[in-house]
Amino acid sequence: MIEMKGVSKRYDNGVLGLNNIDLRIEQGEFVGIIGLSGAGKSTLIRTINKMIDTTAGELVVNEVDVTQLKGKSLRQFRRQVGMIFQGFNLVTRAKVVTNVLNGFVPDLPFWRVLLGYFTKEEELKALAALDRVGILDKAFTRVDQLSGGQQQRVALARTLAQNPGIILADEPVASLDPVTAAVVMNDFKKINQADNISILINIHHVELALEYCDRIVGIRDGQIVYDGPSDQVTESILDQIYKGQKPDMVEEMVGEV
Ligand SMILES: Nc1ncnc2c1ncn2[C@@H]1O[C@H](COP(=O)(O)OP(=O)(O)OP(=O)(O)O)[C@@H](O)[C@H]1O
Repeated sequence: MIEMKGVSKRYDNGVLGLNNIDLRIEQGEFVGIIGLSGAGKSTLIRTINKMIDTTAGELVVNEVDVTQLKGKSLRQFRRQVGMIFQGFNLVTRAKVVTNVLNGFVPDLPFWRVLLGYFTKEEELKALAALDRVGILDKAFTRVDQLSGGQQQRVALARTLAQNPGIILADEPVASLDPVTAAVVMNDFKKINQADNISILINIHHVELALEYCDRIVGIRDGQIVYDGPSDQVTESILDQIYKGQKPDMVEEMVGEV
């Protein structure tokens, strides 16, 4: 469970990225975080694994007080929380399976990193994760020979191989075409349902969020202005979240492709 009580983040330049957030997410929820650019979506997601420090409030994840974590305990905590970024963060000149195996590196002794030595068990875990996301046949292909959607699946496989309880995804489909974006969202959905992994996704494209996520958290100026089921999000709620500006819709993207 993720629980925030009165969480705020004030950046060093004085900007209030998060303003008194109360949020509780149970294990296995699939949550889409939406809002205008600069609303605080990335800040929210990045406080959960302490990539960004909060400046006020309580943040407890699986009974761990995240605000107090540092050093070894922070590294241990982060193993339970997978993070996926828009740019995939892959070594594009390396093979797919090597990228998935790289996910194990933070836990390995230095000599194994140096030799690139992985156990049979780790290799099997990596291959099983690639199988889960449907790209086992690409295991020995170089990442730079894959499409954007396939690369995002490699990133997902790398995270899955770590057996996380939570996946935080920061704009994972922003650089993908609409069809591929839907496929990747569907991957997240399947994994959420099959493994009961909590998934929090920052997403610009409202239609995708409404279609695939079960719960929507709408952020405006660092505050939550909607928190509820995706099928109860109305036009007027969207107006409130987006200050009456039109959010990114998939049709617009289709028009651009
Ligand atoms: N490192 C930083 N230093 C100072 N201000 C920051 C920093 N990072 C973000 N901010 C500010 O905090 C606010 C929230 O930013 P955040 O990146 O969380 O928004 P976002 O909703 O994720 O936006 P986008 O959709 O454009 O990624 C913005 O006003 C932003 O300018």
